[in-house]
Amino acid sequence: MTMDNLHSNLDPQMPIAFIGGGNMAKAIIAGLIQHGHNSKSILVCTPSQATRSNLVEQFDIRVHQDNSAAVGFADVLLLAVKPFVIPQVCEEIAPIIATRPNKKLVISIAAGVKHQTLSKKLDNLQRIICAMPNLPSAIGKGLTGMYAPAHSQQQDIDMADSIMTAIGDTVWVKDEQQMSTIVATAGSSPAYFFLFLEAMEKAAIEQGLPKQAANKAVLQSAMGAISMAIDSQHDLPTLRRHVTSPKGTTEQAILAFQHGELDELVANAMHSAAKRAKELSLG
Ligand SMILES: NC(=O)C1=CN([C@@H]2O[C@H](COP(=O)(O)OP(=O)(O)OC[C@H]3O[C@@H](n4cnc5c(N)ncnc54)[C@H](O)[C@@H]3O)[C@@H](O)[C@H]2O)C=CC1
Ligand SMILES: O=C(O)[C@@H]1CCC=N1
Repeated sequence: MTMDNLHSNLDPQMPIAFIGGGNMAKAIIAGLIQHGHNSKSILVCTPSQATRSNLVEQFDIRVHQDNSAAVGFADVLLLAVKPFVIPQVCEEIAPIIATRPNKKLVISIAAGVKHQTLSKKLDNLQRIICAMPNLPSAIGKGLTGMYAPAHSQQQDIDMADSIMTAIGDTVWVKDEQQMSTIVATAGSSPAYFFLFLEAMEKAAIEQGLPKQAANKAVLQSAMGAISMAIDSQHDLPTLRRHVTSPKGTTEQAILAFQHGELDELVANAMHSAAKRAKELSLG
């Protein structure tokens, strides 16, 4: 689905409850509100008083310290805690969900935590969708990998898709195994790009550019390259060749990257992220 489908099925007054109010919950909430969702229809449950105050100040949403309040507030629950906190959260909410299991849809964004694990911890709840968003969701430019098992109801798939398309684009995978590759390719990858940009900014400063100029040159060039890659009919290697004049400057930089085995380094990094997602899924 694409940004054109924004909120296609989402009633802006529909209650949505988040359990966990950290970076990713904030990103999704920012996206939802930016796209017209009523802030008072959003509840975040988190034990941290500081986080709750910050969320009220930033978004004027509802907050609660007790996770069980989420189940009473909304039929759509978004689990946005760290993977290791999931068992505790499930223990808290499972008995309340069990009183009305057909009413509740749980969407989990916890990296690596499998559908089956969640279902088991939520007293065999079937209405669960696994989603793997990324941080640019905060500005409506996220990419969320989504998985629902074959028995899922279409209305749940549509609901989860509507929430996530409010903050960017979605990609559905049929095989849950592929979610670990989604983590490596989209969930974690904004950090790779930031790291690369940091390295470029640092090198430009070392070569003598003032920090502000270095930052602007790096970010604007990255934005230009990404926009071109999205809009162009050419594939990525062709675009790269358009920049790389024979015996020119770019060629020297590309050779240095190749000498440093960039492809292998990237593949190793992504393999490590996917492996970690699989390890988390065993918990
Ligand atoms: N940060 C990112 O770019 C992405 C994160 N994720 C996933 O999103 C989830 C959340 O990650 P972040 O937002 O980065 O973490 P975070 O550490 O920023 O936020 C976690 C939140 O959970 C709250 N919390 C801790 N214990 C709790 C409990 N017992 N009950 C309720 N709330 C509790 C904390 O107060 C905090 O608000 C993780 O499972 C992560 O794998 C997924 C995609 C991207
Ligand atoms: O680093 C993490 O574990 C989370 C999941 C994807 C992005 N951040």
